[in-house]
Amino acid sequence: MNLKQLVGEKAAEYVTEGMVVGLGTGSTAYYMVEALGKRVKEGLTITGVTTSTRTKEQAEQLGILLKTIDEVEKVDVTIDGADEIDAHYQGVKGGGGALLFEKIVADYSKKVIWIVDESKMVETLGAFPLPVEVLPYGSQQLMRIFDEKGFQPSMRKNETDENYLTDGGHYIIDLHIAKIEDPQSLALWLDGLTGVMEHGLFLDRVNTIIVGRESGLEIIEAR
Ligand SMILES: O=C[C@H](O)[C@H](O)[C@H](O)COP(=O)(O)O
Repeated sequence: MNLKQLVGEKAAEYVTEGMVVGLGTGSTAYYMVEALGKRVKEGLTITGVTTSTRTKEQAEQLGILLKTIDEVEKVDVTIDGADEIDAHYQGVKGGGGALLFEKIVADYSKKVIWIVDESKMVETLGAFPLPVEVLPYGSQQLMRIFDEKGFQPSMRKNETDENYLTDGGHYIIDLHIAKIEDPQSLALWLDGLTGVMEHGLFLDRVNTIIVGRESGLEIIEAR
């Protein structure tokens, strides 16, 4: 079995009857949504809150009852993938472009679970380009600011080489920083830039990490 499927199916076991479940985005979260869909067909009743159009379409096809984040009071548990997780369990997300909605849903969740294969576990963040979601208006000015900082920014493109558009109607600038020594300071700096809608640094946000290793599953209680 592939490791993404292994962790996706394991994470679905954390969901119990009646829960409101945040449904993440990406190739790992895909398997978790499939596993939940199977349990729903077998009689489990849950309410899903999706983090992207992609996941919404998948969940709808599986017959999972959905509500928006504004229609629920709280989310019991959110299960999502990650692009990198460091030794302090800080993460980078947004490789699939869903970071803004993912962070909003995570913020209103009682518990957050990340599901990853072992390749995502790193000592220091940065090898994976850091996604920054920006308003199109003024985005070239932000490109300049990032460039001056030495962050080697690249505007994310879609298959037809136009600027990639997020579900929120924004662009994504990927920063190539190589080693993010101080994620907290970087996050604060990005938070302070006008036109930055959100960034992919997810700090102090995960409770449980399920890592799929060739040697088996590792479950980390991060906080
Ligand atoms: O925007 C996408 C999300 O943050 C994903 O959770 C992240 O990119 C990991 O995706 P995958 O499981 O496909 O590696």
